Amino acid sequence: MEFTYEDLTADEYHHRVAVYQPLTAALRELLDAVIRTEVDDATVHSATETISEVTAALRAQQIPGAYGVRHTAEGRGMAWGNAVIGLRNAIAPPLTVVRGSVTDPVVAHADVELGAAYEGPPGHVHGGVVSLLFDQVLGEAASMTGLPSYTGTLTIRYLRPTPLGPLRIEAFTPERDGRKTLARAAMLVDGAVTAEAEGLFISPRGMTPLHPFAGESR
Ligand SMILES: CCCCCCCCCCCC(=O)SCCNC(=O)CCNC(=O)[C@H](O)C(C)(C)COP(=O)(O)OP(=O)(O)OC[C@H]1O[C@@H](n2cnc3c(N)ncnc32)[C@H](O)[C@@H]1OP(=O)(O)O
Repeated sequence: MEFTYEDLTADEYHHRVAVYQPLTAALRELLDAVIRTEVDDATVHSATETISEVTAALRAQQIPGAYGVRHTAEGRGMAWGNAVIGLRNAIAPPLTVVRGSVTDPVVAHADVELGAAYEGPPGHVHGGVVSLLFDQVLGEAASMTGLPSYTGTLTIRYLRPTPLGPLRIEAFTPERDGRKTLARAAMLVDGAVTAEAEGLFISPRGMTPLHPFAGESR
């Protein structure tokens, strides 16, 4: 598992954000539209053809595999394929994780609005999606020292169904012991907790610290 350094100027970085963020947002809109549309069959067939043409145009030049986790010389993270925060991943809600300091009571939090694409029980968030979001926020909270930490264990307590719509996740790290970090988080809707998570996050042996985390994830 290797992180990739990409030698980008700040201008080129911002240029890429400006090019790809709207593309991903448009695709996210498309996902929602496909789930909720009630147009006639002919319109669906026509839309299918148009989408295939767009896919073929984008496939004209591709990287061979996944995007990877890249970072620039200035320490800007570019986890743009990430399933939760990826700037180029329409499956990602996307979540923007706001990181404070390891000494703050809440070391990382995220506000997000989940729509039809994240449904499990009727009108409510899929349990796996709840777990997915927790995993990312807890992982980032555990990695805030700059040493990337991966999920060793993750336990979720689903207290009540989480309705689709706006929600907040707050994470903290009560214990750090060498490469191991215990992290906990709560999911809140209108200030009420719908789910809680606890995980042990471990920095693999020999891992070197990346740029210390601060601000928001990308
Ligand atoms: C821009 C950049 C962003 C980087 C920001 C990163 C944010 C990521 C957010 C997403 C989070 C993910 O989804 S991460 C992806 C999901 N997770 C994974 O794929 C992890 C797969 N597992 C592994 O890679 C490995 O098993 C590790 C890294 C977890 C541990 O391997 P290791 O480093 O060789 O561990 P090892 O030396 O044997 O053990 C060290 C200590 O941890 C304990 N330990 C080891 N594994 C476990 C375990 N699963 N559960 C409990 N405890 C464990 C051992 O007992 C030992 O305790 P003691 O004897 O010292 O007491």
